[in-house]
Amino acid sequence: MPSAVPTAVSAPGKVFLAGGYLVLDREYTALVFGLSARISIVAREIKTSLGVQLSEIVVDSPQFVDAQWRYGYHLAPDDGGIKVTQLHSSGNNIDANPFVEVTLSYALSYITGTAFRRSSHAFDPAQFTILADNDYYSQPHSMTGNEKNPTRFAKFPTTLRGANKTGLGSSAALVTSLTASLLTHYLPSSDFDLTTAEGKRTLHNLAQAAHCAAQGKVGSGFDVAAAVYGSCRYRRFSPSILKNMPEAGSPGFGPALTKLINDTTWDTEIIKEGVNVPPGTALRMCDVDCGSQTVGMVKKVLQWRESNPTESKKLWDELQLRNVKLGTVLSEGKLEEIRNAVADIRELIRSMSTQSDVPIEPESQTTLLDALTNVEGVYNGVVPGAGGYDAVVVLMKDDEATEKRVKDFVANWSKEKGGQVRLLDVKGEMEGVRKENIKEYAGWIP
Ligand SMILES: Nc1ncnc2c1ncn2[C@@H]1O[C@H](COP(=O)(O)OP(=O)(O)OP(=O)(O)O)[C@@H](O)[C@H]1O
Ligand SMILES: C[C@@](O)(CCOP(=O)(O)O)CC(=O)O
Repeated sequence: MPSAVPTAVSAPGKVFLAGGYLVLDREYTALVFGLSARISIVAREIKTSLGVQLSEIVVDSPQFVDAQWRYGYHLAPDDGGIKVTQLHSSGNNIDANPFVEVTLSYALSYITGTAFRRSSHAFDPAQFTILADNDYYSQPHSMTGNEKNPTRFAKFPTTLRGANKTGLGSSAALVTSLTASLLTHYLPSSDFDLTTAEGKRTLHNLAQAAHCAAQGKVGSGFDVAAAVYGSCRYRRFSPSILKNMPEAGSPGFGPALTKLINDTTWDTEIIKEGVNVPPGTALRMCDVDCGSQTVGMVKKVLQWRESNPTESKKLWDELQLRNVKLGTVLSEGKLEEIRNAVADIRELIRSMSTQSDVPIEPESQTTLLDALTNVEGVYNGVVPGAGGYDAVVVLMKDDEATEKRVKDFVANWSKEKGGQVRLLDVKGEMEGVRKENIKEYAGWIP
């Protein structure tokens, strides 16, 4: 029986402090932090009037324009699992949302292949409402004063496609949170419980598989891992695990998915012990809006690595050591060593940039980070993840005076350099996916 009472879950965004590119190879690990910015999902039954048969799942994202997706679903022939189809009302041309659609087909197929197999069940109609914390998207420059962020879940005057992402991993947090919500809503807690290690393992495997299918490629999966487990040291799963998965809805997809998710060959490694920032220290992010494009960076770096196996191995191995060292400095609370530990990492990242000719830490970001490091209370910072022009992460003292100095600094910097650098409210946070109290969302659910 689906949950008769509304339920709420949330999953955090991510920031990649150390280990970008390296983590694509299982030989190396990454230091990933979960963020205080979360994507929440509220699940509710759709009550139908007596005699009305409805077979529909509605997913809506009320912060955006034209963001309600209605889906029909049916059992696909030849063990294809559950096929999900977007329903269109006449004259209503809503953009498809592949991340939502693929997540639905994966989660519903998994439920059908496991718990629903034991006793015949159908999916009762339900509505899943997505609420994303404000820092996932930049507020339009045209919005001023009180119009900006007046509330926890700001309304954006655009469609999702028109929204400007800040790079916190919205799709991974969404897929994880929606998967957790679907499993929690449709399954009794004896079959799925988010709070147990087993529940998290099922969720992780299912969300990784759905996220890879929706984005049409197999990345390292660090963003889904952070959404499920929060801050951690991450070693990726072998990409071969996802090889040979039939497309959702095609013959054999159902049993293949059940086997994949419950398979014990997942070799992801998540270590949470010792991954933290020292007390009184905050991991903060700045959104850098300079309009530069960074397409195909991963491909180009990997091509360089392949063509230069000896130099790249030396660099990768040394960078891994320095990344691990930073993790130790942070977990042992050695404040006075943070600046140099980060500087050592940045040195090799710049070397990687120059040698592969990819702007991982481009010159403009070097200037910004160096200047930020001179602000009192700031230890140092890096360009997160794949790098580029869009953001920087800063390790700094977690107090109001430092925050004010950094805010003043980036305001001046923006004026002088003509770009837009903004300190986001978001902070590094330890916890991954979790159940939420439904009362938190009172007033936000349409
Ligand atoms: N609030 C939301 N409501 C509905 N769908 C969302 C929402 N946020 C993200 N999505 C889905 O995720 C997609 C964005 O995923 P994409 O991988 O491009 O960005 P991202 O995960 O935020 O990127 P990055 O890894 O750089 O942070 C959207 O097109 C949409 O399908
Ligand atoms: C370059 C890479 O290691 C990190 C990309 O990080 P981000 O999407 O820029 O946050 C790719 C990956 O891990 O999938």
